[in-house]
Amino acid sequence: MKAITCQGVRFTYGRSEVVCGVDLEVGQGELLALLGTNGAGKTTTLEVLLGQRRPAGGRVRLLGRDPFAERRRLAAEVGVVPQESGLAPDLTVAETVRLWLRLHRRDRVGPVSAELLGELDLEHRAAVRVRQLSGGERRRLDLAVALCGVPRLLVLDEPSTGLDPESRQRTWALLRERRRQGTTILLTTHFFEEAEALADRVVIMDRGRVAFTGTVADAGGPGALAAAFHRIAGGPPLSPDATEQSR
Ligand SMILES: Nc1ncnc2c1ncn2[C@@H]1O[C@H](COP(=O)(O)OP(=O)(O)OP(=O)(O)O)[C@@H](O)[C@H]1O
Repeated sequence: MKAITCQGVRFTYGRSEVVCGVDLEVGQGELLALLGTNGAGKTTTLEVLLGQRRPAGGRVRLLGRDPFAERRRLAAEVGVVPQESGLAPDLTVAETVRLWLRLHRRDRVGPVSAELLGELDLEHRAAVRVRQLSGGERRRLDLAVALCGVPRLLVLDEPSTGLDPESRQRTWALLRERRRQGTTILLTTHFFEEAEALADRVVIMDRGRVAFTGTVADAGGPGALAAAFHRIAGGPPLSPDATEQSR
């Protein structure tokens, strides 16, 4: 069973179709990076596959389940970093993590909270309120919250946006470690080097469609992803044959 399957998924805001027949598969334990220009449909695709939006067409399976019908059941197994952080501004960092651990019915809340804050380099900010955090610190707290439920699958919408280079490296190390332990990860990013550093496979979306699926090597190797992206997202979509061959 694949961790994620999307077949012919479509989504429409009003009359405008922004996800136009997307096919996407993420294998168990795989890390897939989803790239695309602003407005390509990445966030909407993630929202559909998380069951937050009902698709206008197509089929979605998350860990073998229909995410729209079984969203609550999947919540414990899927850790999510949304594009916009929605954490309570008046809770402290430590209170936020402990609250989410309790919501997931975790035991050893104190020690696990300390571990997570350590992993995300937030222990020195434990007593600070969310609204007083910097953008990068808030992003790291979003990731800590996504990890509160022992997820089999992580769905991360631009998880490293706002992080300084050192925090980005630490976050990459954390994601690599989680992947090594068997967690499946789907993330969106605008950073080519992030996709090159982390991803088993890359999907490039262009105007609501999948324009490329393949490994970094298929896209020309490390350092060549940016050029491939601009060729694909800047010009006409690749032919279906080219996409198929790169799978
Ligand atoms: N709530 C909404 N109502 C109407 N249109 C929307 C809404 N949310 C997104 N859109 C439109 O849907 C299209 C796809 O947006 P989406 O946020 O999925 O793209 P994206 O690839 O994630 O972009 P970005 O890289 O900027 O985050 C865009 O044209 C956007 O303007």
